[in-house]
Amino acid sequence: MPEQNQPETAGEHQLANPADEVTEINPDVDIAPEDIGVPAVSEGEKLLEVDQVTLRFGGVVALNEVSFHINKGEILGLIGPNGAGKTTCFNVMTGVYQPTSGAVRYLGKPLGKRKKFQITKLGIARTFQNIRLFANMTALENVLVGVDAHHSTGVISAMFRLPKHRTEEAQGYARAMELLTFMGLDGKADELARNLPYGDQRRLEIARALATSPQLLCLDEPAAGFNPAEKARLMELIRTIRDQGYTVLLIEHDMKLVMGVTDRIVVLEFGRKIAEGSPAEIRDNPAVIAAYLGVDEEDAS
Ligand SMILES: Nc1ncnc2c1ncn2[C@@H]1O[C@H](COP(=O)(O)OP(=O)(O)OP(=O)(O)O)[C@@H](O)[C@H]1O
Repeated sequence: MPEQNQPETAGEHQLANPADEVTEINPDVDIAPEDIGVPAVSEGEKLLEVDQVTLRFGGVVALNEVSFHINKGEILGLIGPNGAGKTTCFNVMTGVYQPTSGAVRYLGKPLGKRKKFQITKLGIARTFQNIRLFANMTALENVLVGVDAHHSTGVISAMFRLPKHRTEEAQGYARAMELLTFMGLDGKADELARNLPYGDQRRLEIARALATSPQLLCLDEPAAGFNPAEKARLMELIRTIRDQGYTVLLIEHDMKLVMGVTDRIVVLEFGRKIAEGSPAEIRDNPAVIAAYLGVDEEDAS
C-alpha cells in the first residue's frame, strides 16, 4: 500500500483492536509441519515457493503470474516501487488473500485455503508495514500472545490450572522474556505497548512474530521511520535472526539496507517479477534501474 501515511512517532500508529487479532489464534487447533506430511527441509533447500501466482482486485492485477522461492536459511529481499505488489505477495503467503490462480507451496505442499492462524501454526510469521500491536497490553503480554499460538492446552486446562497448563505457562513466560532480551527490550517488559518509543514498537513486533516459533519470518518494511543508526542496528539484528536458524523474507524500500543484508533479491513492478538475483546483479540490472528511476529500460542500460 502507499506509504505516505507512514507513522513517524509512537503516538500515531494504527494499533490493532486486540479482540480482532486474538481471534486469529486458536489454541484448540494444533497443526504442525509434520501434520502436512512432509519432513522439515534442510539448509539451502526450498522452504516456500510462490508458483505462477496471480491476484486480482476487480480490475487491478496486483500480482501477475509471479513465481519465486525462498531457500531455508537465507535472507530474501522483495523489492519494487510503490504499488508493485509486495505487500499483496505477503498477504497471499500468510493466508490473508487466496490467489486468483497459481499456488503457494510451503514445505512442498500447497497452503491451499488455510486460515491465517493455521499458517502461523505451520511456521510462517509476519510483521506489518503499519505496526499492529495490542496498544493496551504490556510488551511482555504482546509477546506472550505469540507464544500462546503454539500452546497445546486449551481453556479447560487453563480454568483448572492443570499441571500441563502451568508448565506451558512457565515455559511461555521464559521464552517471551528471552525474546524481549534478544530484542533489547527486557527492561521494558512491563510497559504498555502504546507508551514505547517507535523503534521499540517495531522491535516488539518482531519479538511477537518470533514468539510463534516460525521457520519463515516475513518483515514488511521493518526500517520504515528509522534513522541511519537504527537501520544499521536493524541490519545486525536481521543477520543475527538468520544466524539463529530462521529464514527471513524482507520487504524494504531502503536500498542500502536491502543490498547490505540480503542473499538474494526478487524485484516486482506493476505486479510482475522483473528480476531476481544477488544484490550485485540487481544493482546493475537495467530493468530494475528503469523501474526505480521511471525511465525507459533502453535509456537505463
Ligand atoms: N485490498 C485491495 N483492494 C484493491 N486493490 C488493492 C488492495 N490491496 C492492494 N491493492 C492494489 O494492488 C496493487 C499492489 O499493492 P501493494 O500494496 O501490494 O503494493 P506494494 O508493492 O506493497 O506497495 P508499497 O511499497 O506502496 O507498500 C496496488 O495497485 C494497490 O493499489
